[in-house]
Amino acid sequence: MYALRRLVAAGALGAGALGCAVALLATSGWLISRASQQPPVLELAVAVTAVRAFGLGRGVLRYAERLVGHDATFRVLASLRSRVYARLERLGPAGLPAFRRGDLLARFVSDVDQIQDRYLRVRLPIAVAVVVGGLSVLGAGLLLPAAGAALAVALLVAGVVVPWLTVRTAARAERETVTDRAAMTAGVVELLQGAPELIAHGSAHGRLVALDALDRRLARAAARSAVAAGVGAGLTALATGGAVLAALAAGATAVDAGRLDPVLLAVVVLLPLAAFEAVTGLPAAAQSLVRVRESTARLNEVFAAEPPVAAGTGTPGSPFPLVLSGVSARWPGASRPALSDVDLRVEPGRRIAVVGASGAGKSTLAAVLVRFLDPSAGSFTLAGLPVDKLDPDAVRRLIGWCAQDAHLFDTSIRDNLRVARPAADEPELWAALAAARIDGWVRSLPDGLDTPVGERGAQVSGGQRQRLALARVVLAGFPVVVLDEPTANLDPVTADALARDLLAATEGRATVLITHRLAGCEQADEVVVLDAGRVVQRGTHEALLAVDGPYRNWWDRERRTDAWLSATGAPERVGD
Ligand SMILES: Nc1ncnc2c1ncn2[C@@H]1O[C@H](COP(=O)(O)OP(=O)(O)OP(=O)(O)O)[C@@H](O)[C@H]1O
Repeated sequence: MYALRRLVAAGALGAGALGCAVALLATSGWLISRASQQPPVLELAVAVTAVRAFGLGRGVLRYAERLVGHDATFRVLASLRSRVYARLERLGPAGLPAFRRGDLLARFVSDVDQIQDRYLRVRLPIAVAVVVGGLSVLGAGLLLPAAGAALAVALLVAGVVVPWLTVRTAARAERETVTDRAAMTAGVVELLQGAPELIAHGSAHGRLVALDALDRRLARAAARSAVAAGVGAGLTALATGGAVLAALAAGATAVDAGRLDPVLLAVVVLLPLAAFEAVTGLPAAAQSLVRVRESTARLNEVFAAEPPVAAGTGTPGSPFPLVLSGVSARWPGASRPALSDVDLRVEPGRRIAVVGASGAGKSTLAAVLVRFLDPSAGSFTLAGLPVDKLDPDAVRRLIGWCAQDAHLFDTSIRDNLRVARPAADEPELWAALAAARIDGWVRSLPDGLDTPVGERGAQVSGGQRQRLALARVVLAGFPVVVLDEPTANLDPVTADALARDLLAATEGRATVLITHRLAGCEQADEVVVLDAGRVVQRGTHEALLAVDGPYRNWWDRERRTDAWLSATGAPERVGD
């Protein structure tokens, strides 16, 4: 509402600025003509003052219009960007694969930016053109009806017919520009992210050639748009000339016939010149409108995408007991569920290990627990409340998640830890690092907590990255912690050391440790074995080892592999 009021004010200021320009030219015309008759100077004084006032008013009002119009537009953009971000947050991560990463970036940045044209280049110029054009026609018509009619026709041609023609010619090019630009961003982001693999496989050249072709198509579309804009500008200039000539002819005839004071002839002729300033921007406005529509449609696709989790408003005080009962879950677009009929009960301090081969559904279970994905069947309750009635963010404040490939931000260790708790003080940071058993390493660094970790943690090892992520989870103090394969991609020695420390660090909290390595499961209160999305075994480590089944077979195999690895002296080998 506030922004709307400001936009209306900007429109009024713009109309005032242009009105001053029209009045300036008309008054100057009258002044020059009248002065040539050498009347007493006093008779010209009012016109001289008016010329000064209109000259100053034009500049001041134009400045105010830009200020108010941009302020209102940027407020609209800021709120739109927040809404897009909030929507993306609700879609992520399960709903985001429907869009390419770079394409999302283009929607979030360029498409939102494009919307500013809707106000600054489309709505405001049209409103100003209607007001100032209308008043100019009225003024010219009052002086000489024929000149008013000629001006009206010429303004309609320049303000309606020419923009329509421009859009007809350039609409395809404008639409292509928006979609190709988004494709370009997506391609460049993908190229940069996958650069090491592409270069190693010698495939970078092909990608570059494809991007080059896209770039040339973009340049061709831009050229077609520019041609249409140029033709539009030319036609507008032609209409201006036509209006001036028509006003001159009608004015001269009227002066001859004694129907028009000769002094006013200059006003009648000069008025169209100034009035056309109101419509010169309209062909460009029409072109912008096509781009704005295309960007609006792309943003609407984001708003229309179905969020993968239901959002209620409830905020539970405690997650306990956390109960999954007969839960199945299916990823968007997948033909079959990744999780079927799973039961789980998490009580305070209870530690559960979920194990299974690759693709068994372990990460899907983690996604359900942290509400990235809703169950397609069964029930999931926290303290007896169904989660779909709860605010997903409130649930995530109770259930923490440490991902398989934890993300570290390109900043210092301190700032990475404070993502979990911005107000954490120094002793709390060190306590979290000590719990994750990485305090010694951080102390040994010359810059300690201020050491940068690099983009995506590129300047630290995989094990150090996982430990820093663990420290972050510890610092956040979640009552329930889901550790999703924190030892994946680590060699067995590092993985086992981390697995032991993980459960020690989260002592006292309810912990769900998802892992494909069984070392460390001895410390769990319950081990759940998943296979093809179903629970095939559950019990304590000792109870499961005591029976012939997948868990014992797996345990034996893992011990044999570890023995072979240490016998062959290959402790650095990446875990299975
Ligand atoms: N984001 C996703 N979108 C669509 N399908 C997915 C997604 N994540 C997992 N799946 C599918 O769900 C099934 C279970 O995968 P999940 O990642 O849960 O297994 P996992 O046991 O964690 O495997 P891994 O140990 O390899 O991580 C697989 O068939 C997989 O293709």
